[in-house]
Amino acid sequence: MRDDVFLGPDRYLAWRPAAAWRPAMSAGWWHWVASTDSLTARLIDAAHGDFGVRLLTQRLDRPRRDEALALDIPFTQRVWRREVALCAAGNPWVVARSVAPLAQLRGQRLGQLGERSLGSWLFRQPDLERGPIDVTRQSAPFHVERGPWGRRSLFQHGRFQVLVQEFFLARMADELNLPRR
Ligand SMILES: C=C(O[C@@H]1C=C(C(=O)O)C=C[C@H]1O)C(=O)O
Repeated sequence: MRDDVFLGPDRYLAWRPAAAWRPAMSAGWWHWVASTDSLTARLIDAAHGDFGVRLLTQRLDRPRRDEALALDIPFTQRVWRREVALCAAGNPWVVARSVAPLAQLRGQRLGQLGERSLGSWLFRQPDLERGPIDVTRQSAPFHVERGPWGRRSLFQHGRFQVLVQEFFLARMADELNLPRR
């Protein structure tokens, strides 16, 4: 499938376990894509502190079909959707889309996150569980900028779950002298 094919809400991104992409992925990108700690913390370090979260969208919505399948919810169930650009020196390096079933939101007040990183809240939850990392070579279907890799994982905290999808942009590869893939 060509990477630049626009994937409408009912199309599927081709996700595979991270290990399946290991042979095709450079060591430099594996360091970013397969890491299980906070991406925000890594970006702050790589950007020498000149980092910011730019809120693109935050609203109630329907999940994409691949999101509903990953969350194991009906396609018709409403979700909280948040899309951000994670920026270094004001330039987007990663675009992220997080989706959480509305029915499981109880007092997390995620709507008030604003320009604070979702990770700053997630990684403070003591019983946080993170599922395996899936990877795609397709670019973010919700953003105009292309990139070499996307990853997603499901975070669980009690009954609450959120699917976090992060798409690394070509600009990040250029500015960190990472290989194309
Ligand atoms: C999950 C994390 O939070 C990051 C920040 C996000 C946000 O602010 O919406 C979304 C996904 C992540 O890239 C992280 O830091 O690893």
